[in-house]
Amino acid sequence: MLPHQIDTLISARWVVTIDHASRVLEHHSVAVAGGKIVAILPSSEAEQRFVAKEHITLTDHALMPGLINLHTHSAMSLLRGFADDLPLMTWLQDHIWPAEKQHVGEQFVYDGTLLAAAEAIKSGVTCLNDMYFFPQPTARALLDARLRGAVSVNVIEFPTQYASDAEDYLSKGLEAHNRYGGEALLQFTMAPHAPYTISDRTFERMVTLADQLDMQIHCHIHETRAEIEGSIKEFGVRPLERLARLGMLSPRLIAVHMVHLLEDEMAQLAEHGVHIAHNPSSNMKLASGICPVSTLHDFNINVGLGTDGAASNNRLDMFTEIRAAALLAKVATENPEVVPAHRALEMATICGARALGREDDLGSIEVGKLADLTAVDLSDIVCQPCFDPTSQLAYVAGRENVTHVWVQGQCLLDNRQLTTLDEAELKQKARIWHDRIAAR
Ligand SMILES: CSC[C@H]1O[C@@H](n2cnc3c(O)ncnc32)[C@H](O)[C@@H]1O
Ligand SMILES: [Zn+2]
Repeated sequence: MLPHQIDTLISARWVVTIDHASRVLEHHSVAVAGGKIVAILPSSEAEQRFVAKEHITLTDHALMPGLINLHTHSAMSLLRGFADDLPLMTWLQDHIWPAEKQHVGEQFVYDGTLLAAAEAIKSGVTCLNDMYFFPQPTARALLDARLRGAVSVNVIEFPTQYASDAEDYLSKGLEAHNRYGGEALLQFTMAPHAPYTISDRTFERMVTLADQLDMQIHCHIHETRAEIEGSIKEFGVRPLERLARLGMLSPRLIAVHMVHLLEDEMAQLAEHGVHIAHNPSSNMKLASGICPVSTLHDFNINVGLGTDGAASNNRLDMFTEIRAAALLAKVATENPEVVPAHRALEMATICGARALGREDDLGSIEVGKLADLTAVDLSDIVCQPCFDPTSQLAYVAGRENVTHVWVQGQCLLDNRQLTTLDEAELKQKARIWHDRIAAR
């Protein structure tokens, strides 16, 4: 048989597939053509079967599906460390919202998203679910980086530099969707900010639009006790009950945070197929509480992982979130068996893909899926000895061990070097923004 022509052959010491059988393959190769995975086979057979334009040999690496950051505010990378060690509402109302009012515009969002994209790629992320103002520069930055992302048609019901009222937010978001909705690397979500900033009418409008345009809905929900108390005071019910009455609960919904939950509410989330984006570091830093991940898993609720923005985390590092999610669930339940290593990796990959409605083409290394891949070098002294690469990825390796990243077959990180972005230029822009923000 004549060898097949392909674009890229990646031969790795381990391939951690995150497939249905949780297979970890040793000395296997992944063949990539047209941006997709076309074969996974023993490396000893791969060179006979394929002629590749490029053959990458990763002798001491684990090749895994690209990490999916299920909740972030990319452009807030420019506000990293701007206001630390505060509870959510003080942080937002007294620091972040005033700073956003002063500084956030098209250029801020483009530069901040590009900075976040560089950090994401260097951290092994191949797809991020963004929620922020100015979706057009967000889309442009992601496309310039060649990074996959979900861009938000966002609404927050107070006037900002971006939009004046709900109608204005929606028409600007839909304009961005019209312009960039056809891009293979992008999808759009409806993103009402939170129950405490969105009216009933706007929630209903956004549910209808999400159905019409076949979009997921991305919303902060039950982040703090104060949010729940405020809702009971204003609406007579907890936020989730209010959202249920407005038709928000469905497999379209990616509910971000979900820290404070009653058993009945978890049953309700399971019944409606709602997905959850768990952000352990942000929840710890803002002292919001602990999302009951282990119980959510008992209810078979899909839980993905996110970093939240760099202003509340302050790292866009999914390896930190993987480890934090596993450790936090164990300490919260006093049970070391919950969220084991492989489950934590699933949360950062296939569970994120499922939440974004992309389980069929993202989130695992399987033939037919898109070639969104991350290689992690496990040869460093701090990773020795390696009994199990899954354990190493969840508990030992960090983003500093990420060497290669591919999105749709295109290499965005090559031996730790960004291929689509200029690091020196990004640092210079970050300095300029820092000086501007610090001056006021
Ligand atoms: C409508 S754009 C997003 C809006 O959300 C703010 N934000 C950032 N982090 C959080 C968080 O953890 N909870 C609630 N809101 C958050 C961000 O500053 C933008 O104003
Ligand atoms: Zn957030």
